Amino acid sequence: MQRIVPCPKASTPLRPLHDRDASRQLEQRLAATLPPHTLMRRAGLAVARLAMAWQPHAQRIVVLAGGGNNGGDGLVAAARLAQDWPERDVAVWWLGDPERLPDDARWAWQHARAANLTWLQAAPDSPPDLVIDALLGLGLDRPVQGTTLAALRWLQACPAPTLCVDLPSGLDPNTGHWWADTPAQPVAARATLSLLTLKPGLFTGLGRAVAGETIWFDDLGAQADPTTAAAWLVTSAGWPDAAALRADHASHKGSRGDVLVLGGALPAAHAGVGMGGAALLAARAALRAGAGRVYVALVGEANQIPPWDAGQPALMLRSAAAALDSDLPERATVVAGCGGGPGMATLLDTVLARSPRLVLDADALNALAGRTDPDPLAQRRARRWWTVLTPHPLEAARLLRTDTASVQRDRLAAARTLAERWHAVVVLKGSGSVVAAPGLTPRVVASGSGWLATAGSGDTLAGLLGARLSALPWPAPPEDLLAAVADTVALHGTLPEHWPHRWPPTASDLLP
Ligand SMILES: NC(=O)C1=CN([C@@H]2O[C@H](COP(=O)(O)OP(=O)(O)OC[C@H]3O[C@@H](n4cnc5c(N)ncnc54)[C@H](O)[C@@H]3O)[C@@H](O)[C@H]2O)[C@@H](O)CC1
Repeated sequence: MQRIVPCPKASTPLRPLHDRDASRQLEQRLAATLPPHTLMRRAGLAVARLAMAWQPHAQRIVVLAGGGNNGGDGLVAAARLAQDWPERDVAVWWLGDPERLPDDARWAWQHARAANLTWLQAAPDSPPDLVIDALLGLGLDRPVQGTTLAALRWLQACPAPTLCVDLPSGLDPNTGHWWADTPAQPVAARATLSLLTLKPGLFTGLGRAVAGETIWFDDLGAQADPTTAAAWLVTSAGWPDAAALRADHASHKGSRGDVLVLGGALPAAHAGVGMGGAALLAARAALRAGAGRVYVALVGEANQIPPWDAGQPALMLRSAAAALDSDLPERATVVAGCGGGPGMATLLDTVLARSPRLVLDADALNALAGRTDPDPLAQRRARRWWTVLTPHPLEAARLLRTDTASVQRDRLAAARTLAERWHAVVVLKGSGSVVAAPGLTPRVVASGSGWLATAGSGDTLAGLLGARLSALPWPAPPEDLLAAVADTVALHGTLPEHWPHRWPPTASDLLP
């Protein structure tokens, strides 16, 4: 059994994420090679052991079990707990119908009936010390209904720590969509033990919010085929390597890569609304991440441009017009959009046509979404130029001409579609950011927290991406570009880990 740590100290390899169909195929293949019920026996044992390791002092344990094989895992765990920890009071609230049980679940039910368990007909009168959630697992693909919904309502509101078997009940394994008409966020501490495979829905959409702080994984002895993975999970960021930068004695500022941040509409340029801070945040992040020279091109008249950034005087400020009148668009990695306002629409053509390394964020994405020509990025693809799009769900919805709910409903599919549609590497931001590139298996980033949901956080990410792209050897295979972008998103997700206070950080607090 392994613990999946979103931000480990040491570098960890990518992990494959398998969806419902791939997990079921693996289960069937493996079950055919083993004596009957072996997998369920292993699953129940793993659940019982983890329950006692996680909540060793729990005396009263309630196992909430559904009528499918997920419930079967719970029944085996209940019997095992009663057998191996006889001093505990183990009760089962089972919602199955003996007439309609799958084979494994029938065996588990008969096995559990022979054990020393209390059988509940309804929710317990008072909260136990521990709940084991085995109501719904891989089989859920439609809205939860009937008595199962009533039980799920109790589960979500129960103040007892809860160990979820395979998946939290109510969560879609493929997408992290929440299938129930009840709040997704549980009130109590949670852990989830994913069985056989790790599922994408645990790490994106509502997965992180519902599954709890700790996700455990037991492969039950299976070797999942990585070529059938729906996505790869990124749990560590190996960049930037400050020690390597320091040790490179022969380097100079020109060899570290240049970044041009284009955005930050000044109040006079944008009907009294100033967004200069967004560009400065992006630029400061790029500098801190190791870019040799960082230029900030603000959208406004030359005489309105502040002479310097007092917080980071190493930044070089100028007007957008002056920057575009130089060779910077060709020479530097361009990060366009951060606070650029509607003025980005007139600047977009220039960077699309001139900048081989380009990150489009915020208002640049809105400008792109507003284009009526069929394929504004076709030329870039033909030249194998790099384009990275960093939409949050609303910007993604504009680019896809749909609504935010549809994007969030299946974030992996939305990111994949965007990547194909725009011939770009796409970072669909949000809980469990998805990084997709045309023709490649997408990556889901495990790091991040609610502290990143603050103004300016996306600008910081855009700046980090600018620095990362400027440091990447050119040309690079598409796989390397995807990996570099995912690595940077993972790094951004780890920034809140270093914040020492109990009040939440601002985006500038989180600058690397
Ligand atoms: N068969 C085996 O040997 C193994 C099974 N495993 C477990 O089996 C699970 C999958 O089992 P199943 O395919 O039976 O699926 P589930 O047990 O997840 O769900 C099926 C049950 O839920 C009910 N249900 C489904 N959708 C519902 C809805 N919207 N509202 C109300 N009730 C609903 C169905 O009527 C059925 O009783 C995995 O998640 C895992 O926990 C794994 O442990 C691996 C081994």
